[in-house]
Amino acid sequence: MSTALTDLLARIEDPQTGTPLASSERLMGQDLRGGIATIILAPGGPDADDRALTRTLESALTGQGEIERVRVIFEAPRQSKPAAKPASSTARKAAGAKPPARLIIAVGSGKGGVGKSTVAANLAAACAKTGLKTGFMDADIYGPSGPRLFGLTGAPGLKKTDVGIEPLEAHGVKLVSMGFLIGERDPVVWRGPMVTGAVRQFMDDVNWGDLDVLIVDLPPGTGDVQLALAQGTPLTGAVIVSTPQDLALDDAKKAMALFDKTQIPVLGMVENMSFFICPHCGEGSEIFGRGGVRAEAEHLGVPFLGEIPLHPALREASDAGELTALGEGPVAQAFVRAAHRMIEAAEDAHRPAPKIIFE
Ligand SMILES: Nc1ncnc2c1ncn2[C@@H]1O[C@H](COP(=O)(O)OP(=O)(O)OP(=O)(O)O)[C@@H](O)[C@H]1O
Repeated sequence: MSTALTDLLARIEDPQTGTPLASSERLMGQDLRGGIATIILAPGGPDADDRALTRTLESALTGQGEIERVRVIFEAPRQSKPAAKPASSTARKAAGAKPPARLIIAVGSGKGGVGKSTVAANLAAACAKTGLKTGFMDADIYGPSGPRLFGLTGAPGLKKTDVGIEPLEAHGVKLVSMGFLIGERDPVVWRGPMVTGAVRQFMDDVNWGDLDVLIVDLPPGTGDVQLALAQGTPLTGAVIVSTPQDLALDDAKKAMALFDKTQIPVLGMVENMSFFICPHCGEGSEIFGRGGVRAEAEHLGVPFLGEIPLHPALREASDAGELTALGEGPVAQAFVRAAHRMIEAAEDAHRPAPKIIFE
């Protein structure tokens, strides 16, 4: 979560309650990256002028610090009768719907900018490298980076055929992305149900073929959007990406609590930007305090999947649409090892618990 954005939202009043928006219950999510501030709000009720609030936010935030554009998303109004429960994996199976992959793994993070999408895409590439039929679903509405990471920026949008929406394919991975629908820097305002609807369509209507594993890149954070996505998807489990600093870890713990609440097994934690590898001498230095995520995973009793070093070549490759995991070297090996442990944990979670028979 961006502290700068939080500070700005603390200065804007929620017109309905008079409380600062930063601490208002209506604030469901916020994010600031690439000059775009995204604010997700619960709707203000029948008398609320949500358009006026959008305008207030746009004029108060645009031009502040690094903010170039403001996207305000209003969640769907709460329904008075209980909403139909999203289909769980079991319910879908009972209804005859085939999940798109044997293992469906969400990659989440407590806060943005920790390298979640980079890690998710490279875990997918590492799975493909080991021969698994792999898909990647970019469900990050705040900043869909799938097209860039897979070198598909500017690729034509998704096409629908008789057998469903056709995913694009790059580096041996089948891919769909919110970016193909909303564009990487597009300030389109999406309402909650449209977002969850698009994700369900990605799950149900894409001609994925027979995948072994589908990696789902979730939006960062722990708002209602994440909850809806997590609940509406037949997930095998979730992987949490964090950097080692305490602040990032605190948010990672919130993400874990969210998955716990929705009974989605946490398959493990990945420490990204664990230590710096000097591109000149190859020497490592532990600038962020390496090991924080490993210690936290041990403390919480979840598998530690591995540490990914901070390496300028990884950022350059990601910007150029190349996936480091497919190459050689220590960073590629770190991704392959983490993917291997992730798949092991997912297979364990997927296996039905043994029945205890009393004679
Ligand atoms: N281990 C790493 N070494 C060097 N650069 C990295 C590393 N991990 C991520 N980055 C860079 O950090 C930036 C943020 O990464 P990324 O977009 O994956 O973060 P994120 O948490 O997924 O944010 P978003 O939710 O916007 O996708 C990118 O420029 C990426 O190339």
